[in-house]
Amino acid sequence: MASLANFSTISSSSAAHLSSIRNSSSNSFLLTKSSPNSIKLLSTPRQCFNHRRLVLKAKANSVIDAPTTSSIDGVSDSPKVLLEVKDLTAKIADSGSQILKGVNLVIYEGEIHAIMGKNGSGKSTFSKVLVGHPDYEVTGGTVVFKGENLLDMEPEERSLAGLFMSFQSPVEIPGVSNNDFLRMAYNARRKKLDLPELGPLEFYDYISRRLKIVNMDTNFLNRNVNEGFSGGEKKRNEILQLAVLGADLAILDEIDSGLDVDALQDVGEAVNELLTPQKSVLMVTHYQRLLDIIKPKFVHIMEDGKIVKTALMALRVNPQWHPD
Ligand SMILES: Nc1ncnc2c1ncn2[C@@H]1O[C@H](COP(=O)(O)OP(=O)(O)OP(=O)(O)O)[C@@H](O)[C@H]1O
Repeated sequence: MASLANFSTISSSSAAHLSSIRNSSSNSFLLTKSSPNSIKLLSTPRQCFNHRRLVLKAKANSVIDAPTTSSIDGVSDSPKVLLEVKDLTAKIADSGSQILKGVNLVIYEGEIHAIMGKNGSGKSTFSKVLVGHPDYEVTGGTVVFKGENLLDMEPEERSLAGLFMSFQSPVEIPGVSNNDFLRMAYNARRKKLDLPELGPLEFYDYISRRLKIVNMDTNFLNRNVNEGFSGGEKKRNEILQLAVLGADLAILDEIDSGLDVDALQDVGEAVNELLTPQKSVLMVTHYQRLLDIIKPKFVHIMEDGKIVKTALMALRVNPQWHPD
């Protein structure tokens, strides 16, 4: 795992951005503006109190004040909360073993967040609980996605609502071609949006553009989903699914694992290309190298089923362009 030292110097154009992070009494660390373009993460409260420059306190567990979504005339440019997780606890359905022990996280539209942490700290479990994986049972807390109670929704409903997850170990689906699988999934989404389904030719035109984004050969469309794919090809295929289906929140669980340098660059750039100012990403990773390509606004550290620290990273302006 990348240590917190990696985050000790983080850049920001203005300290004003930090003011959206509420003060806290526990599990906190301090951010201080040490030069016009850099912000330092100080290791101990004492260091921070001794520091004479501007000091802003950030709360671990990442509780951020909700912005006002409407102004007096009813029109507002304020970012909207996309996902709000409060005190989420969950156990493994079979064994009853408690894995998530009170996760708090708020993601606004257009934000990129990363979760890091030691093996077994609960990162993948958190991701899978968000998409409704049946291996886990939620035992407490709330999750609101786009203003709706996510925990009340079936996994398919979560997907149709705009949640996407790329799995650490993508599954193979023997006997189902990638093309058929993606067209079925894409048309299900169009149906939900009251849009006409795409026929095979129209879909081929649509997916061809997505293949280019991910830098994948058209041959992969005729192969069965992930069957015989190399580790890197499976990861690219996950991002192809994201490119085809679209998502308001893409949860990317270790998309960098098993990728060589070129594939990592392709996958990272593909994710960046798919971003719009409203779309958000929550990525789980162990490596700084992914964060150098997909630049998160916040990095959270998970320990024993909780987010225990949050660091504000360089602010990112999402690209305006989208292949649609
Ligand atoms: N379906 C399951 N059955 C049994 N144990 C599980 C299951 N899912 C998670 N666990 C256990 O829960 C703990 C957290 O696992 P999780 O995969 O969430 O960790 P992680 O932080 O993603 O780890 P890594 O960095 O190694 O991917 C681990 O001890 C793991 O063995």
